[in-house]
Amino acid sequence: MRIGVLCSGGDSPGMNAAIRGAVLRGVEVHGFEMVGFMDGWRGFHEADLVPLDRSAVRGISPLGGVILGTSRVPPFASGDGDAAEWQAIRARMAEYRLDGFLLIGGNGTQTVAKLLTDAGIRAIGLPKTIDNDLGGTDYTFGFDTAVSIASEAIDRLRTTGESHSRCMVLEVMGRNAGWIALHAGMAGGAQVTLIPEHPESIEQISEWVLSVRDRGRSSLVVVAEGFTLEGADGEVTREGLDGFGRPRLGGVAEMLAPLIEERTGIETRATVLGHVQRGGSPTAFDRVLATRTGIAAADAAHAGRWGTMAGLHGDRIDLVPLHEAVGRLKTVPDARYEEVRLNFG
Ligand SMILES: Nc1ncnc2c1ncn2[C@@H]1O[C@H](COP(=O)(O)OP(=O)(O)OP(=O)(O)O)[C@@H](O)[C@H]1O
Ligand SMILES: O=P(O)(O)OC[C@H]1O[C@](O)(CO)[C@@H](O)[C@@H]1O
Ligand SMILES: [Mg+2]
Repeated sequence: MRIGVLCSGGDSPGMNAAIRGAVLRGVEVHGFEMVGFMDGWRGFHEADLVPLDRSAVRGISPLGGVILGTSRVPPFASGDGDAAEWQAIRARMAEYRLDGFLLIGGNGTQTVAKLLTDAGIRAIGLPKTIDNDLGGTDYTFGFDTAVSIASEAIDRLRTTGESHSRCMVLEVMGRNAGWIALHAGMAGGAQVTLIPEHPESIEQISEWVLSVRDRGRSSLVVVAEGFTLEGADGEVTREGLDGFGRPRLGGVAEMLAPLIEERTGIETRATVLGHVQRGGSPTAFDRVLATRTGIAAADAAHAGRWGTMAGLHGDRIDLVPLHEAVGRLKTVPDARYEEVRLNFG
């Protein structure tokens, strides 16, 4: 069997460990031939592929980024693809002698895996994304690393903020889900954690910041990039579109800081963590999760369990049908927000 590995979406710590797990199991145990496409669908469209064998994956688990590169280049020029585009994919697969795909990515990538499956093309999903917004799995690899980096940023901002009696606002990623903010905010004891799932008013946020000052402390506010103020008309976005033509989120901390300062009289500074939270070496948790996911995906291919995704459930990696993983964003449930809210103000 000849399997193509392809990564799409943003990079996520643990992708290398996932490739290594899949190759060690796939090539060494199941006797697959494996190839990797460079920069996601760009490599597939342009015949830019490399062999994946034991030597290609030696020592890569601790490395950040991904050896194959990743991109938001779509499989089709538009939407779900027309007949000619589907034909082009099949023709390329025949040219590469591919029997199936392992697709490493988040909700967007797994949506493509499902489209392929629905069209009769063999695909198995490996869930990665720092956003943790994918159904069918308890956690996606990369999330734990992003949360660790964001928590460390909170700890550091807190000491400088306290020294100057300033309110510090930290913006983290996560797109339209508040998971990174929620976990980092709880780990770092943030006095306010703002997530897309729960719009709040600037009056309420300022009240929390003032009540923290009244207790003799300085506020640390964590805000997810997709957060919106109550009644606002959509998220704060930066100029330009991403590789898939969507607006780039970002800038909400810089929007909030002057509003908080104006209402509280407390000097307020904004920090945007940005791609720092996606870079560098994965945590041990992410390496283990990613390696096990890769192994499970290779086993799934061997067993003919196409159309599934290798998701974490408790301590087990299960194969879940792709339709259970995609279609709906996995957002923060109310009960989880109530827990972190205990620390507000
Ligand atoms: N509905 C769709 N139809 C066709 N292609 C899609 C669709 N959704 C996503 N894609 C393709 O999959 C790519 C990856 O999706 P996306 O950019 O949402 O990242 P992701 O896989 O969710 O990972 P992350 O959220 O970590 O960046 C997109 O850039 C696009 O090329
Ligand atoms: O690196 P890019 O293309 O700007 O994408 C940033 C986006 O990717 C993610 O890091 C992962 O989906 C989001 O949290 C963020 O909005
Ligand atoms: Mg995504």
